[in-house]
Amino acid sequence: MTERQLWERYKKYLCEVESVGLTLDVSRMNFADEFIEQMRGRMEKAFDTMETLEKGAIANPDEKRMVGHYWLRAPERAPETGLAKEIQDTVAAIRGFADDVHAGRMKPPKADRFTRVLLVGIGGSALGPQLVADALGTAADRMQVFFFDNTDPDGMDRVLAQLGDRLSETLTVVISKSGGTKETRNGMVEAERAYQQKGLDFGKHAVAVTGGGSELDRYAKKGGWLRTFPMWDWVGGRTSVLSAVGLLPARLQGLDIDGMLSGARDMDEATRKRDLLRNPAALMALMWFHAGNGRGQKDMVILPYKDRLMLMSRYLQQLVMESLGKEKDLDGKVVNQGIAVYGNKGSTDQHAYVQQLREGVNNFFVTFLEVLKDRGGASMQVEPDITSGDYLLGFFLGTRRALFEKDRESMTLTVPDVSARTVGALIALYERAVGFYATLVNINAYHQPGVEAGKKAAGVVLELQGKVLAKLRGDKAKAYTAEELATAVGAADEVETVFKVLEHLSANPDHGVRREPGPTRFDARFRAS
Ligand SMILES: O=P(O)(O)OC[C@H]1O[C@](O)(CO)[C@@H](O)[C@@H]1O
Repeated sequence: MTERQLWERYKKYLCEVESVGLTLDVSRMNFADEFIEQMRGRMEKAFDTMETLEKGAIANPDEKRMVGHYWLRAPERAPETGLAKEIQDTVAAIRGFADDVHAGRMKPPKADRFTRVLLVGIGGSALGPQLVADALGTAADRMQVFFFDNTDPDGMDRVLAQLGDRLSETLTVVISKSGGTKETRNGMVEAERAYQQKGLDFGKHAVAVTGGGSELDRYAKKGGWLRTFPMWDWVGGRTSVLSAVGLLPARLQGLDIDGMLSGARDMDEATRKRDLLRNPAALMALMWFHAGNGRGQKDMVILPYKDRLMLMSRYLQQLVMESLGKEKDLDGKVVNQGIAVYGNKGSTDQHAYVQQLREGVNNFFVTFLEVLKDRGGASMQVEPDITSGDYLLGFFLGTRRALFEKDRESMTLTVPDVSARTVGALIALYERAVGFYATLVNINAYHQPGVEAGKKAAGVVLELQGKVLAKLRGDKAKAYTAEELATAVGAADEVETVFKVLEHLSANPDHGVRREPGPTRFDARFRAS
């Protein structure tokens, strides 16, 4: 295709959402003109499914739950007036709470104000807040936000070191929908101890966002925490950023949560339209289908040409892969669906993996995210009449062309700026595209049965560790090899796990396990001291 023909195709397929100033350009995806028409029937079904979902159907059949993230930004659409009121009351409570914190009416016992937020959460209870904080944060924010998003001890130490003596001014927000996620529980317990070590009362610094009656909810009540905000079972973790999960930290940071909600709301309105060429969520879902033959055969590379959107790929990794990566379809047939998502940011990636994109295995399609506004205010000239932002555009267009020349497909989302409204709109756009695509390939986008297996297996490892420690401590005179110990605890077949547990135990001072080297790594002996 010549550049001139591409220009015509660009004009023909450019999809615009005027209310948020967003465009989606799919002209560099190699679909045939008939493709859209051929998919119309399937898309009609996707619209119907979405419509019943928005009306409150049990859209997550095996968990028997409604799926209501769209009501968060349009409470009047909730199927029950009680729900609409809960949504509105929660947003009002978030505003009121944040105002009290900012004004010092809600203050820590040993400092004048809360100036920092420590958010403890994982998966959907951290990725959305991280995206928003990074995309919209400035040096003038009311509060600075830090994260514990793992059970990595060193990771937590690094964050605590950054907080230092400011822990006395830190409000900890523990977020868990289920209220029982171990990584988050561990983060909370470690945070609590850090406060105690500084002579601070954790409960007077702590807020929870969780489901009513959850383990976390009960813990917060028992500890006399400042406040608990609700997390409803009809909001999935990966679509929770516009519930208290994302709105509370954003508002504490001083961000424009109304803008985020209104951007999402406007995008929802635009993506309810059944005109396939005017609906960016429908068009995007169709492009995903086209690129990977409805089988996820091509990976989704997310390339934002804006540092502030760098976390989009991590956020979308959960949204897309946890939603679409499914073994079985809705009829119980094994389909092993999914689309792999990765990315970082342009132009930086030009100097990393773009080499493979252009010349290596052609198993991907790129989504470029373009932001028209370079920065707040004017830019200096790095060369005569050329700014750094001009270069950024040049690199984006250059990479796009270089990929196209080599038959690598791409689409481009363009937004005027990175603002609360555009971030809200992008979130809503991808949420709906994922929902549409799920219907196109006949899967349940709203459950995650696969993650349970890993959680259960982790529990088994810790149980085995308990047995290993009991055995070692019961016979301190004896040093065991991993093989001997596995047999002694009645888990001969689990010898590799026992070996890994022993290597970890002996590498750390916590459990008093010592390692005595042997002729090979596998002959090493372990004893309790
Ligand atoms: O908010 P929770 O219940 O702690 O869950 C955190 C994350 O864990 C998952 O359930 C997966 O393990 C995600 O779906 C979720 O976002």
